Amino acid sequence: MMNCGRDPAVHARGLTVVRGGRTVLDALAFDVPRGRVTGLLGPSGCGKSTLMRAIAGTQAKVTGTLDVLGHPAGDLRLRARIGYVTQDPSVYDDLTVRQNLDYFAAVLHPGRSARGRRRESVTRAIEDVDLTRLAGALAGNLSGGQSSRASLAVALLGAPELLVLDEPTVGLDPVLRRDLWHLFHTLAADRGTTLLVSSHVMDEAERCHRLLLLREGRLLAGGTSTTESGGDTPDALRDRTGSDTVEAAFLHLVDEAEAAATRPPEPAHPTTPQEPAR
Ligand SMILES: Nc1ncnc2c1ncn2[C@@H]1O[C@H](COP(=O)(O)OP(=O)(O)OP(=O)(O)O)[C@@H](O)[C@H]1O
Repeated sequence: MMNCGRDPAVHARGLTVVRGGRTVLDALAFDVPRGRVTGLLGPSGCGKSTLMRAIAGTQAKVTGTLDVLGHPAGDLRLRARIGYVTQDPSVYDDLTVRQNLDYFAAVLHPGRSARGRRRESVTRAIEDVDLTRLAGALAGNLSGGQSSRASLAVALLGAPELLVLDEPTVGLDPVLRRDLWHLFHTLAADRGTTLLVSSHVMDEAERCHRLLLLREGRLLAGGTSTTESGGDTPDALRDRTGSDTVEAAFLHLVDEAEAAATRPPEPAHPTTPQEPAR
């Protein structure tokens, strides 16, 4: 199976993105392991969406190394292999849920001979996101959460190897949130799908196999400097920082980073007269 390769799904080194003259992602180095759920956590504005766009291949001014499923990000061969769901619903309001999926399935698998395959993948995707009851409803009449699940169904149509989901649980009630996390784990365990899921809600971190903690365009945890294997586990992060929760670990790492930033740099060569002679 293609998913079982030992190479990480995403391999980033020195990944930098400049937007409007500002360095929004600053020399990130990390790996995303295959077949696992990796959480990209960090406060609003820290660069999560920019990083996801870079991985999906839709972000301009990306420098450094960024390989996705063995190809440079943005490579045309990756199109059908990645499912990317942005924060904005990507379905047509004037079509029903099923009509939306039929339409996208036709783009993905065109031709009469693929009819059976299309029908099967549409039905499965609608079931996956638990919208079977609403399959005949106009997308424009769905709630925010239902509409984002319809967008997720579109992304699932092609059975992508990598799913990049930008804040998929925003605005969902606790039951739907739990169901969606259950779906993420099923996709990883049963279909070998790699998931990269962003969230600014720290308690969602506990549901991830691996974590990347981002703050102001830099990785506080999960980068290759802190772990060899691609992302910290929630347990490793709590242990390393002596914290009870990932949220406390995040705050600990923020304080540590700020203390390091305000500490005066050690002079490389003693040049001032006050320096003791060696
Ligand atoms: N054109 C631009 N010029 C300068 N800065 C920009 C530009 N576009 C985005 N930014 C900044 O880049 C940073 C990262 O934005 P991004 O949308 O990736 O953050 P995010 O973590 O996804 O936040 P949110 O969860 O609120 O969407 C933000 O601080 C934003 O203000």
